[in-house]
Amino acid sequence: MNQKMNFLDFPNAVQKSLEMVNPISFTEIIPISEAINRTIAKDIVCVKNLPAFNNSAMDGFAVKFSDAGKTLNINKVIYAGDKGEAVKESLLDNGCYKIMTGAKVPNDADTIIPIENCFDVTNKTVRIPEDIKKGANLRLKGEEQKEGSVLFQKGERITSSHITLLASQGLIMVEVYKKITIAVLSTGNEIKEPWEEADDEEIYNCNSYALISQLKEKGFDATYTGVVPDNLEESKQFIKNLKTYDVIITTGGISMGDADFVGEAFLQNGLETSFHGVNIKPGRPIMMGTMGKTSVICLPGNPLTAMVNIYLFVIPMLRKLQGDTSIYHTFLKAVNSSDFKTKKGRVNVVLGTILNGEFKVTRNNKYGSGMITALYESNCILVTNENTQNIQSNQEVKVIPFDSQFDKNQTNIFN
Ligand SMILES: Nc1nc2c(c(=O)[nH]1)N[C@H]1C(S)=C(S)[C@@H](COP(=O)(O)OP(=O)(O)OC[C@H]3O[C@@H](n4cnc5c(N)ncnc54)[C@H](O)[C@@H]3O)O[C@H]1N2
Ligand code: MOO
Repeated sequence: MNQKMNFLDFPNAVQKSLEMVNPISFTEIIPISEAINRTIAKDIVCVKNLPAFNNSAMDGFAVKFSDAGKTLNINKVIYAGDKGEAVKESLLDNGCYKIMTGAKVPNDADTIIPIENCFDVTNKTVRIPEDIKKGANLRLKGEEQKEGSVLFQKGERITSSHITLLASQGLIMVEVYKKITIAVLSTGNEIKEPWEEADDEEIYNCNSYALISQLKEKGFDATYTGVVPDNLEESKQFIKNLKTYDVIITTGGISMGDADFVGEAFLQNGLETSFHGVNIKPGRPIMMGTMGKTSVICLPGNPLTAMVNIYLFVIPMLRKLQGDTSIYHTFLKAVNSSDFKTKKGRVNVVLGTILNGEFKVTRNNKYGSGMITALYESNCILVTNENTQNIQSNQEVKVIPFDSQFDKNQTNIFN
């Protein structure tokens, strides 16, 4: 596109990018065994108290607290799963139950003493220690969750903890939002697929594989649709066929070069541009907009640029679209280990590693956005504000790990 770009400042671009997308409303009901990383579409209400009955947390003896220090007759042995008559109250004076972990505790016992804390244990009698605590080791019905309470809310991403809770409720199916559909494509005459022959002047398409695998890491499925040559007509036709997708993500062909046709091809397909150009390093030529119901995200061709920006910029948008309520990046605090410079006047995305509270910048922050290994050497980003020109050693910094949490509230991530 041969026109002058107006660079939007990064916070504004983030706001616009999030305003561009609306949460999906279609849902489906799937087995909990397949629900990991999906977004829940309905609040889940507790239907079975946790625990469902008073039960013992230890193998030992269920006693009345008032019998501390006494030798008691063992009335019966109660096992986990016993019910009815087997767990009915039946204590006489100086009586107790022998009980196993997880077994129902009859209502006439109020305290459990682990077997190893008791004395003179025989098949018939046991001596209870004097110093016991009322209610010890007794798990009370509903103490963790009561029927009717909300266990978790719509818009949460399902983790193994959610699945544990669902199964504990006897729920084997769960309603989730349908997965949004994402098309990924690359552009450029110089691009060859990794399985093709490439001359010295040609390069292998790593962007599409990079983006699709990062999307997968973040719980999204994307379809690879191919490489579009640097040709307006062919780009237009290619894009026309992608209008059924919720999102199209492209890399390359978005800057100011004579062969940068991507923006024009989308415009000629009815794109309404939200912005083109962001005051961020790297990622200045980023373009976003909507084409009918499809959100269009055009990232620059440099692999490092595409990868950091899909994480910083695009994943929050996709989470919003997917119905997630936690969409904003969160940071960890760390101590910076050595001085480095950043470019004043732009928001800088700096690669580094965070380990045990220490941040180490990658390659002294001297790497190009066409580099690939700098990304591999890093496990996090640090984002500066436009006024920052250096980050000092021992300075406390905010760092966003590549696998960081997302939150409902927007927080200030800038350094
Ligand atoms: N006059 C200006 N020139 C450039 C500007 C500018 O503002 N004014 N911006 C520069 C910046 S910043 C970036 S970033 C790049 C982005 O340009 P494009 O989005 O048009 O990307 P391309 O030129 O197509 O490619 C850039 C680079 O990346 C390689 N590439 C592209 N696709 C892939 C792929 N699928 N896998 C691996 N590598 C890929 C491509 O070969 C180029 O080396 O523009 C600057 N120029
Ligand atoms: O903004 Mo471009 O991504 O650096 O090189």
